[in-house]
Amino acid sequence: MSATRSLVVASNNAGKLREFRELLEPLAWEITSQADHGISAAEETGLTFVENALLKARAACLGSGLPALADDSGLAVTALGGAPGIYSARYSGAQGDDQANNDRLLEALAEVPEGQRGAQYHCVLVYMRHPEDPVPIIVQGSWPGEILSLPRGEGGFGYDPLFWVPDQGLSVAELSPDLKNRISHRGRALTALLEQLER
Ligand SMILES: O=P(O)(O)OP(=O)(O)OP(=O)(O)OC[C@H]1O[C@@H](n2cnc3c(O)ncnc32)[C@H](O)[C@@H]1O
Ligand SMILES: [Mg+2]
Repeated sequence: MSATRSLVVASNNAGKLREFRELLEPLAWEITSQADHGISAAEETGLTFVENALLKARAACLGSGLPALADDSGLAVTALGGAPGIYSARYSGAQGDDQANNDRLLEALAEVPEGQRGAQYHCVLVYMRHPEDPVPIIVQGSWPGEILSLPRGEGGFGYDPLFWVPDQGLSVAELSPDLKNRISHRGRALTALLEQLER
């Protein structure tokens, strides 16, 4: 990819925005956030990551006149029947309070022993060229791990201090940003998206 391409990222999450910048700016994408265009958060009324990502992308396309990239993502814990899932950002009741969400997760799993604390991060990305784009690109990435009993590490955001990556022997909050970007649910989904865009 040589020419610069402009993209609005349809997110208000500083952690996601940082990761998209790290991943896309080296590939000559010019990134703005929806806040840069004065676009407020879309209501996430869908029942799937896919529906919510489409809603976010369409609102950002409408408000910016640019192609939009939306990410709807979350944590699915097997022992909790897939919760918090699409409600990951508002699990504690308050919107986007990482500390409160992590506290609620530890409480919900207090009686669940090691070996039964499996979980997956999921990320759905939607790339929409314009608000009426009839064929937005939709991709997804998942990342398996386990939920710790105590937080570890300072990096990342959201549930990262509680998400243990067995292959690495570290929590996500202990991984370097580069490594997280290479192997995460978001990194995997973005690789799939870039492959489709290059076709
Ligand atoms: O909707 P936007 O504005 O993008 O921001 P958000 O934080 O509300 O994002 P989501 O609706 O997609 O909710 C996803 C939640 O899942 C969690 N999450 C997603 N990806 C994560 C990651 O890489 N590391 C840690 N937590 C993550 C985190 O708590 C997010 O708030
Ligand atoms: Mg959200």
